[in-house]
Order: sequence, then structure tokens, then C-alpha cells
Amino acid sequence: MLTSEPAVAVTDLSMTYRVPVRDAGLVAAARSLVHRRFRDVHAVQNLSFEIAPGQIVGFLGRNGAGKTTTMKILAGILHPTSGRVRVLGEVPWRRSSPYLRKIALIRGSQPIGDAPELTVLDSFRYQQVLYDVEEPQFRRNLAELSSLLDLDNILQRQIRALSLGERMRAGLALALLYRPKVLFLDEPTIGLDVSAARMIRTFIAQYSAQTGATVLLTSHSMVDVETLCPRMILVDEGSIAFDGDRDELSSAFVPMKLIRVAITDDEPDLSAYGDVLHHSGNQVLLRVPRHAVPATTARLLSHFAIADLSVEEPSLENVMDQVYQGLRGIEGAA
Ligand SMILES: Nc1ncnc2c1ncn2[C@@H]1O[C@H](COP(=O)(O)OP(=O)(O)OP(=O)(O)O)[C@@H](O)[C@H]1O
Repeated sequence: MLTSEPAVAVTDLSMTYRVPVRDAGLVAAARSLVHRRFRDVHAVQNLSFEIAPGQIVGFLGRNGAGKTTTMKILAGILHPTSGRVRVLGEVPWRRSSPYLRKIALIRGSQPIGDAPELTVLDSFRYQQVLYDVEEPQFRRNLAELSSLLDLDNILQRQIRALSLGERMRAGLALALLYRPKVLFLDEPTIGLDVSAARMIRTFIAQYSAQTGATVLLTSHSMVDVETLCPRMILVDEGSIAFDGDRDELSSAFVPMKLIRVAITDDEPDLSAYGDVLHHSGNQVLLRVPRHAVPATTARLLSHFAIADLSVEEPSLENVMDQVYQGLRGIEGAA
């Protein structure tokens, strides 16, 4: 239950695209000029969730699950087929000027606008005019963003000449120049090398902590999700399949845990205690059913001289893999 007014409130949101279909071949192409056929794609179906101010939430799902469509609706780019959305109390698709000054949608696949001949600094100046940022605030924000995102060397360069990582840093800074209170980040680290991705993650966390900004983030990078998002909303085929924290996700979808144990005796045989995933000298990694963890650790402790023992959740990557496999299974069975 959220205590304050939510920053984002989505109720029964649905979005259906109407897409033209036609058979392959020239004859079918000619026929489609006269008889156009369409098919409905239900990209988002009765989605409901709320996000409290200042929360960073991971918005996860398989390819085509409806994440980008939802982000575009929240950012006011798309008008949904039905449903109610309020972001900071406003209806996004009305695109009121005060609303657009309070939010930013940043897409890793297209991090920066459509004037590639401008220099980065010119783009900042243009953004200043568009969003009415006063000069002292502009200078302050630019200095801060430049130092956090290491922009000094690229300010005088044309956008067309920037690498993907440089574009992403410039695009983020540009979007945050007017200090939006809600960020919609769609794959912000896609295609970035490990240190560029880390810089972006650190920056997002700092920005949210400093300004109290609310963040909804999609990413297929589990490092992004693990480091940034205490809460995860999982969508599948346009609907919510899970909403909670990482441990809840693991226990909802993955019935196993790992026990890593170091035994003083050499080469112990622990196959009677669980699935032995790895065995090296006196170190063993066991996979056991979640509910059997307390009994198994008790048995290990009473039967062996234990040098070290820890109980671990499977990695988030592993959990998501199993979640997606499970969702595919449900789909296949339907
Ligand atoms: N402009 C469009 N016209 C028609 N169908 C679309 C359009 N945009 C998206 N879709 C369809 O809507 C569904 C959801 O797409 P969406 O891009 O929202 O998914 P996603 O979860 O962001 O996927 P990904 O992880 O691959 O980016 C898909 O079936 C997609 O093909």
C-alpha cells in the first residue's frame, strides 16, 4: 500500500495496434491495394500498477511484452485504446507543456534527438530554450551533468560524430537539463561497454537520490535491474505477471536455492543432499528445493565438519531465464 499520492498510477490500461496484413508475393501485394486486411495486436492489456514518488522500478518482460508501448503512453507519445493513467496527477497524452517539463523518456536505441549536425553544446542551448531553463540554472545543471557524465570533451563535437556511448551520455544529460521529476528509461545501457554502462547506472541512481525523481526502467541487462531496481514489475503479453522484489520473484518462480559448502573432509559425496552442481576438492555447490534448505543445512552441519556454508539465491539472470521459460511453457500449453 502506498502512503503518499503515487507519482505514476495506471489503471486497466490497454493498447491495441491495428496492423495491415497481406500474403507474400506480387499478386497478394496488388490485391492488398484493393482489399486491405487488418489484424489487432494487443500490446498492452488491462495493466494496473502504481509507483510511489522516488521509487526506481524495473519494468521487465520478454521481447514484445508491451514495455515500450507502455512507456510511450506514460510519456504522452501514444494515446491508449482504453484505461486511466495519471503521472504526477496529469494525463500524459494531453501533452500539456507543464507535464512535458516534468518528465523525460530516454531510449537507449535513440538516445539523442534529430539534429545530428548540431554540437552537443548547441543542443543543450536549444533544450534550454525549449524548456525555458533560466541561465543560472542552465549553467549549474550543465556543469553538474558534465562532471557526472564526463561530457567536457564532447561538448564542442557534432552529434553525428559521437559514438553510441557518447550519444547516450549526451542524451541523458540533455533530457535531465530541465530536472524532470519522472524518468522513463527504455534500455538505457543497450549496446554500451561495461564501464559506460556502469557510469550510466551510477548516474541514474545519483540523479534519483539527489532529486527524488521517480524512475521506471526497462532493461534486458540483469546488472541494471539488480543494481538499480528494488522493485520489479514483470509484464507478459501486455499483462502483469509479477510485481514485487527480487527475493519474492525468486521464490515465486524458482523453487530451488543453492547451498555452497566447504567441508573439512576431502572429497565428500553430497549427492544424497541435493543436486551437486559443482564439486572441487572440499568445496561443493548443491541445488536443493527451497523448502528443504533448513533441514538440509541442519543435516550437513550434524554429519560433517563444516569449514564454511552459505545459502544463495540463484542469479537474477538464472531466475529470469527460468521465469521466461515458464511463461513460454504456459503459452505453449494454452
Ligand atoms: N507501431 C506498432 N504497430 C504495430 N504493432 C506494434 C507497434 N509497436 C509495437 N507493436 C507490437 O506490440 C507488441 C508490444 O511491443 P513493445 O515494443 O511494446 O514490446 P517490448 O516489451 O518493448 O519489446 P522489446 O523488449 O523487444 O523492446 C509487439 O507484439 C509489437 O510487435
